[in-house]
Amino acid sequence: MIVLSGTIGAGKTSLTTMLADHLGSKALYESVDDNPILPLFYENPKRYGFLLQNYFLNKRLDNIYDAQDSPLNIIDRSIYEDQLLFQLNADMERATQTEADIYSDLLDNMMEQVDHSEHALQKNPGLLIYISVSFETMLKRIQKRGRNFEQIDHDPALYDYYQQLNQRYAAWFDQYDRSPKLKIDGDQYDFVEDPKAAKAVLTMVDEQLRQLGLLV
Ligand SMILES: Nc1ncnc2c1ncn2[C@@H]1O[C@H](COP(=O)(O)OP(=O)(O)OP(=O)(O)O)[C@@H](O)[C@H]1O
Repeated sequence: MIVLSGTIGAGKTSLTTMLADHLGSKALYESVDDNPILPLFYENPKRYGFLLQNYFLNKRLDNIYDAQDSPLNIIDRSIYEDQLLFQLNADMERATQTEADIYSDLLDNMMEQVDHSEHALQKNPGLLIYISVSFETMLKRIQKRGRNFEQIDHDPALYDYYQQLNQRYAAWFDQYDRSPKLKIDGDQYDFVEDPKAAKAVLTMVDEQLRQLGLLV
């Protein structure tokens, strides 16, 4: 499987759709509109953060199971980023460190279960694609998409949260070593609006997949 990663509004969902169309594989999404906890979390992170992480953990494991039947299936967000998001919440006192530690232990345990389960499911992706965007681009995209609960106008404290999140992503990607990885500059390649940029990105991914022997 191929997994996408990147901050809020980076374009993971769009690139997942484009890649699945291009490769003729299955796209697995984490639907935001059907998530009953997300608006509650934005309203009251302290109360709902831990519940939200458990909800995501469950969904992301489902996606990993569903993606097993082809190495070219694509998941629109990696399971590993949740830890980064939750630790940020703990550091900003939007969750407790105990909650973040319990979550990390649970994640490790569950990933081990996946690894050692009867059919030895593949837990790590064949390729992780990271879309990097500047803080300015991130803010513009969040605004353009217009999900009410994500707007800074709705909650000014989100500015700081988003800024720290954007900074942490770069460091997270640098230390990520569970699979081969590819970084796409989402500021340079606006693959949603610009067909030439979209083509360039697909070519980059194809090349990487060929090098990895995932595409012939
Ligand atoms: N582990 C998490 N902890 C807290 N919030 C999360 C977590 N994972 C996702 N979210 C929230 O869920 C929403 C959707 O996030 P996600 O980045 O997966 O999709 P997206 O914003 O649509 O990204 P893209 O535009 O790249 O497709 C965002 O509001 C994000 O803050």
